[in-house]
Amino acid sequence: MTGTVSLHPLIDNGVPQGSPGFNGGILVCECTDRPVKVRVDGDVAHNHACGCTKCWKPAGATFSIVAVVPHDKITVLENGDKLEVVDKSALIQRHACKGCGVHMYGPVERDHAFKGLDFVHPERFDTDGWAPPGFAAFVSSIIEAGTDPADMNAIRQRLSDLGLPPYDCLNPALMDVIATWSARKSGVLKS
Ligand SMILES: N[C@@H](CCC(=O)N[C@@H](CS)C(=O)NCC(=O)O)C(=O)O
Ligand SMILES: [Zn+2]
Ligand SMILES: [Zn+2]
Repeated sequence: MTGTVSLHPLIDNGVPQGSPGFNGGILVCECTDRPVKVRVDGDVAHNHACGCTKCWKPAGATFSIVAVVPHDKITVLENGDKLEVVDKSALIQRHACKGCGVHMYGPVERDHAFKGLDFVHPERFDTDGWAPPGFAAFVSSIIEAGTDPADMNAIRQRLSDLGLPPYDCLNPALMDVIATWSARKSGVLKS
């Protein structure tokens, strides 16, 4: 089964290597006419595969590849008039190209642990070397997009074999970031 299902074209044959010198690049959408271009200064962090229904995926992929960068590292270079926010009520304000549908950047502006970060899809960089994905998040959510629940064991095994430990929400490091933020906000944590 998982031999025929694409997790994502970039990881189906092994997770790409990053290069330590990668210092940012330009994200380009899929349009041949007037592509949207967004510059990212510096590398991405917390890169991962996401199985949720909201993250942009290339055709045929089951997972998205998504990572974060500080908002002040994002600059729209060209054709920003083609961008629109997919769901204004969502935590992540995903700015998608109206022409091709690719999500170019998604800032978190609400009072939240991730405020000040933007979600981006590093596969849209026009150069290689960005920090590779290190885990898989929202894995159970792929069922919501049509994956047969009977395939889940094999998919989780395949992710593990690729070196992407599967989680049904975020990984422990990011869950701890969120919980720490909440504990500070409520006053439970003083430091
Ligand atoms: N099961 C839901 C999960 C959606 C979800 O919570 N996605 C995560 C990972 S991207 C999130 O943080 N969403 C915030 C947002 O979409 O703004 C789905 O697949 O639609
Ligand atoms: Zn486009
Ligand atoms: Zn997602």
